[in-house]
Amino acid sequence: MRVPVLAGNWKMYMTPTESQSMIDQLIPLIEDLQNRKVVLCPPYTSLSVLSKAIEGSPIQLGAQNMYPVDEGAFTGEVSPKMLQALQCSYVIIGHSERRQYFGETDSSVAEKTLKALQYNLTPIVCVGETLEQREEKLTEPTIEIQIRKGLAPLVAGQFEKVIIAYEPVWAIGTGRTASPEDAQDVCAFIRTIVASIAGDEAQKVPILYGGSVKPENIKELMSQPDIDGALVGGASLKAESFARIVRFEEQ
Ligand SMILES: O=C(CO)COP(=O)(O)O
Repeated sequence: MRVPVLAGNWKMYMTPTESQSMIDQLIPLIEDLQNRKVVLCPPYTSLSVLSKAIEGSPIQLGAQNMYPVDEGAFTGEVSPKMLQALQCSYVIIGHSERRQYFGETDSSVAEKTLKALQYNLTPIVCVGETLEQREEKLTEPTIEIQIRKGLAPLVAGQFEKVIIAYEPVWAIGTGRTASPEDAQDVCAFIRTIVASIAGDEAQKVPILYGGSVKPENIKELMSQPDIDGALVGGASLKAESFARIVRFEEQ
């Protein structure tokens, strides 16, 4: 009932020319696939190139961040209206790198999530614990606070339009993946929290796992009942490895 979502977060990689070349290689490798949502989130500077390149393909476009105001004197920022005009249908909100390096908080996540929905952008709301929090057995309370505060302004009917990505900070870019069982446990916990806020809508919310996802581990992750997809960093930069992830192909 929940269609698998495979989203690539390109972070601060790929020039427009490199983006064009990657997408030209990727489309033929995945265009026959049914029953998948495939999303690419390039840097802002590649959105224009990709918005043309994905036309007629099954790939959808997302941004990595946005500023929650329609327009205005906010030097260096990009608004949801601008993303919408570039065919974006998704936007990553509150990635741990945004929280760590750019001061994003649960309240900025809440504001951005609400604004994204007003522009028909599907927010991919990121949550996850640090290594210290995990070692102190604070994974669940940390994530519960991130979700309750991040989704605080939403009302009935809006929750099912949100995607949540569980990205343990210690697993990002480190080659250390949470075991499928650990990832499942946290994703099931996330669904319980969402259900306590949003009732039955929680069953419709895709919950993705992110953190060192690669072709070698995607199949086992996807076999877990509460993992509905993946948010992929490094392995989404190469057409071949991302195509294998999208296809759940280990080899
Ligand atoms: O942060 C991530 C995706 O948003 C995960 O990055 P890696 O897949 O490179 O670990």
